[in-house]
Amino acid sequence: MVAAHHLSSPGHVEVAAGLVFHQGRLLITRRPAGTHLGGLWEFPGGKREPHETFEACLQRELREELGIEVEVGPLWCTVQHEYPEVRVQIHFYLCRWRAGEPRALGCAAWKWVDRRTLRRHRFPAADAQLLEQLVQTRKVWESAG
Ligand SMILES: Nc1nc2c([nH]c(=O)n2[C@H]2C[C@H](O)[C@@H](COP(=O)(O)OP(=O)(O)OP(=O)(O)O)O2)c(=O)[nH]1
Ligand SMILES: [Mg+2]
Repeated sequence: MVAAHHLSSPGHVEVAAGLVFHQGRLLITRRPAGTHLGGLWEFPGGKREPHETFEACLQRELREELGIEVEVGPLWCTVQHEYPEVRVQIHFYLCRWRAGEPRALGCAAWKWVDRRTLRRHRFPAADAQLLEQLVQTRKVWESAG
């Protein structure tokens, strides 16, 4: 009972986010002003709907936010973070861009970054360790994608 209540409580959200690589670059998006963490850069994605897998959630969110199609690959890491407003559990998946020029449909902006320029952007606190790992893991940037 406690666990079930926990998962369905309004203060807790489960999120899938994509590390979308293409030709050695990574796709980042900017959260719309006026939303939770508005104006910060992030890895595109969003809240999982009931009965949806994380992979399906991610494909849906990337269509909604950017109009792109991706191949969802392995889970890179799962992060838990407690913001004053909400407790998030985010599953970050390695993805490859497949089709569709990105469009800012559900985000304020988007851009492709490389290993050196990623860290020039401000991200939510939950992403801090992941950013460090990505910058240090040269190999992940070199895959053909
Ligand atoms: N997508 C994404 N969300 C992140 C990252 N880092 C981080 O703290 N978050 C937080 C921000 C939000 O509180 C939550 C994601 O939910 P969201 O607001 O994007 O959800 P959504 O796309 O379904 O948006 P909405 O339809 O509910 O407006 O996770 C990240 O790198 N990517
Ligand atoms: Mg989102």
